[in-house]
Amino acid sequence: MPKPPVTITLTGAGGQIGYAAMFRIAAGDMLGADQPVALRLLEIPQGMRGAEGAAMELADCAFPLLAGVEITDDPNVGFDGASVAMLIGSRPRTAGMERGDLLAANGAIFGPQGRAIGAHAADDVRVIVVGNPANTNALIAQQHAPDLPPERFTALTRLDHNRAVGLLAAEAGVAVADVGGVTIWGNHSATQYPDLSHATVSGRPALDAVDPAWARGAYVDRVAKRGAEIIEVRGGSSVASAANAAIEHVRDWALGTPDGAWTSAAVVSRGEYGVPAGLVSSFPVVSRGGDWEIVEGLSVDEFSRRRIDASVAELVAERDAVRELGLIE
Ligand SMILES: NC(=O)c1ccc[n+]([C@@H]2O[C@H](COP(=O)([O-])OP(=O)(O)OC[C@H]3O[C@@H](n4cnc5c(N)ncnc54)[C@H](O)[C@@H]3O)[C@@H](O)[C@H]2O)c1
Ligand SMILES: O=C(O)C[C@H](O)C(=O)O
Repeated sequence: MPKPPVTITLTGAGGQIGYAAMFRIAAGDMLGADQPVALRLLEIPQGMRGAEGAAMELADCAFPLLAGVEITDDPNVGFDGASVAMLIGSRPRTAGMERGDLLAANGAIFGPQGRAIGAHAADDVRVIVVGNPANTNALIAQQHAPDLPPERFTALTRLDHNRAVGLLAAEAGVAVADVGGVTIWGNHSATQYPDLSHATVSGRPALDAVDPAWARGAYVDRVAKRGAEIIEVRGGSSVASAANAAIEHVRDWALGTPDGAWTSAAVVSRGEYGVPAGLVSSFPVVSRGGDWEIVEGLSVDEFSRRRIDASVAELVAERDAVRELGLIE
């Protein structure tokens, strides 16, 4: 008997990351080769044609797992019965825009979307925010869905995690499969802290395999600013790698992380590692039984503490700014 389809809502489905993600989702890369999916493409009126064109191409792929595609510009329709909500569409920063303006513009998107998720999505919906500023957008959405458990809301730092793994493997001259124990802490921004304190390369401590000064200097900067580096070289922000990371985040959340391995995700803090409760911050996580669990008990030395605190301070400032704007309580 085939499984019933799972409803997956993608916002910003007429944009680039939505386009890069939806074909892989429909092909079974996210929820598995035996799991039919029904896609809901949520856009704003200006993005509807892009979403319609993408839906035509989905039909032309004749994916056996694709149980249906609906396109809408109404969040109440878009999130109805959704088990996975991938919030990709957001208001990008434009020239001359202040940080407060950006947060306000995104509050106007993620507040109503959070409310619609709370009212219409499945009780066990998994929400992943990709649209920047991702952590604080996730916080805004979560605060507008008070009847859902906070842990249903997350933000994407898997892209940073994958970048950190890839760059470490390249430096150490090993395959990515030989790297483990990397953590991204904090915000998806230039303050994030890619931490190699507990990382391993072919089973040895990473800090024995690469120059520790590089690991805590140029490496941290390179990972944290990789998004800007991509924009400079490509002439546009990361698309396929962001879509891939979002797919891996949902896949691991729903199906579990491999035994003995952790990854990174921005989840709602309950005060772990001194991160104020309620912030959506990146942590080392495993997924067990369909839920993210923060890996606890890792030692944090003085250098790591300072870096984590700096990124968390930025999250606190963003939270306080959206509070002042009346976007959250
Ligand atoms: N967290 C990460 O790792 C990461 C990585 C890369 C990009 N991003 C962010 O992802 C976002 C999307 O990037 P992109 O390249 O796909 O951008 P894009 O401009 O190509 O597409 C964005 C789409 O969102 C739509 N949109 C805007 N407001 C919406 C709303 N209220 N509801 C539904 N749709 C809406 C737009 O019409 C557009 O089609 C950006 O904010 C980008 O900064 C995050
Ligand atoms: O869109 C951006 O500003 C960059 C993006 O968040 C990235 O990390 O690639």
